[in-house]
Amino acid sequence: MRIQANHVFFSYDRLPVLTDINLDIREGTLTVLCGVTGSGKSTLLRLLSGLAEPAAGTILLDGGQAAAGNVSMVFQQPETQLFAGSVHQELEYGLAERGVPGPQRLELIRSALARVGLPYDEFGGRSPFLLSGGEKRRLCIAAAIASLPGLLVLDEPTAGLDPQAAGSLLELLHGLRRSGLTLVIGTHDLDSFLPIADEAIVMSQGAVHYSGPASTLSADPLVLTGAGLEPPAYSRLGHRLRQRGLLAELPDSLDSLLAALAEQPLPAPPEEAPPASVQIPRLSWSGGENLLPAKGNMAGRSSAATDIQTASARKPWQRLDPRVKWLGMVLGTLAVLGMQALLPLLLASGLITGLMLSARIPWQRTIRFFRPFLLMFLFLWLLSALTWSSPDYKLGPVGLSLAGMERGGLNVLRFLLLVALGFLFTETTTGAPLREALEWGIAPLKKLGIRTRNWSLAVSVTLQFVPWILDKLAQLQLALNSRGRKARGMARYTPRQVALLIVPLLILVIGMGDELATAVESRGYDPTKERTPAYLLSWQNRDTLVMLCILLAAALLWTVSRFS
Ligand SMILES: Nc1ncnc2c1ncn2[C@@H]1O[C@H](COP(=O)(O)OP(=O)(O)OP(=O)(O)O)[C@@H](O)[C@H]1O
Repeated sequence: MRIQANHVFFSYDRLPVLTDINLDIREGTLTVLCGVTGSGKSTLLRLLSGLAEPAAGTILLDGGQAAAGNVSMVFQQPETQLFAGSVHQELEYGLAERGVPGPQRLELIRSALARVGLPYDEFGGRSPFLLSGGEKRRLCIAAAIASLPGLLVLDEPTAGLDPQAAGSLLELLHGLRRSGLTLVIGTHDLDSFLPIADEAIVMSQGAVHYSGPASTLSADPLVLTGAGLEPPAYSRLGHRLRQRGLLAELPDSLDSLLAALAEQPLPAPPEEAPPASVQIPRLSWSGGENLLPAKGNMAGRSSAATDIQTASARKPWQRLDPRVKWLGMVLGTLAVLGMQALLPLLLASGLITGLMLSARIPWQRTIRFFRPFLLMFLFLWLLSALTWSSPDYKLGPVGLSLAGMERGGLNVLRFLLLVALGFLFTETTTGAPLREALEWGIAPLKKLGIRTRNWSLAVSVTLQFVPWILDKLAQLQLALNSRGRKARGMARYTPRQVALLIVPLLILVIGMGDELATAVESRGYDPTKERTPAYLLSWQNRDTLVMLCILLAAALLWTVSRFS
């Protein structure tokens, strides 16, 4: 399948991530997509797979738009997205979603499993969760190729695998390429993938730095260093040996380097040469140019990163002392909980909306956060309006009371405001300041023998867990979409779909909890010991001003709720 990207642009929450991408990937080729972290590889892969839409420009597959089943994507660490009871069911899910009729599925599943080296008779009935890491990765590739796509997109396919499993996965991908499948692989592992690639795309700061034959990257390492990447080890060694006249041709893989060295043994080092362990010369190109990432380019990146940090530090919300935000959160919560009438609740809604706008939280993120709550609150509101005796309205056998609707509406609004306060707080405060301020606030309780550090750690971890879970949920949704699931709106939340999201999510949450516990233990965490603060609290005049505003607003809300 031929892929053409024409003047493609993409942004996350108004942050430009891809700029003017133009590509033409030939059918039946294996293309490596590389670039430093954050250069936009994963984003570009999602666009090529049709899982995200470009903000501008077009992506054409075989000259037209992508059709269902045409493209499959295998995400980073895809085994975290397994959910079915057996290997057979895992593959059948994607085929069913893509509308493949039942009788044809078994043959496709058998063939896909055979292609990835997991014979159906041996693996079909096994639980995906009990396979080895390398087998799980193969299973995910089988699930992706079962529908016979024209293009297979993989993001970091060898990440987290041991060298042996990574080596055999590489063989598998090479085999798929030989069978005529078009592959685009995003990776940092150029040593492994460059030798088997036909084409290469090098990304730098959201733009295409190089697009062309993969062999050029091995022959001219400056292309990679110019994008902040290190050339493969075989290429660096080959270049150095060639400079010294010890090699006739530049190698295009580790194997060819070894073969060339076997034909032409290296001369013995001169007697007076110092032992390698004492003086290890740095590999350098002619003219002494260092192989480390090009300085100009990296300096550009780090200054860009500093600019972003400074810009975010300039945001007034980020500069506020976290104790002021805790005060606002606690007073706001108390004020909202004490409100019984509509007027003060509306006043508080206006105030919190104003604060959220001033915090400049991207609206897409806000919508994503509130959507599940809105559905739940709507349901609770309707539930509280239900009545069997003297209903004001009748919907068939169900009666609704006006007073119940009013009471339920006020409660729902109150909960929504509490959720909004928490959202505002966690979106504008990172973990360390949040914990330091809380610890400062509850420090007096230490005198009563209470372990306040345990409390503050628990609160900050809990608050930070919510955005983490939401992000994982979005990733799982995307992974289901990549298997052919395209449903939007309410159809996304059928009981089956919810189950397919909940199983891997629970496993991820348990895994995360386990990792956290191990990390805390391995750092020798002892709540009784003093520790160096991760964030230094510093109270400024502006904090006093904001504190006065908070006290005034709380007094105003309290007065209005008393007299309405
Ligand atoms: N969901 C998101 N919301 C906001 N920004 C995002 C999101 N996903 C990625 N980004 C940002 O977009 C930029 C490109 O990210 P992307 O994941 O495409 O990079 P990458 O080259 O694949 O990085 P890596 O090699 O670390 O996986 C980064 O600056 C990242 O912070």
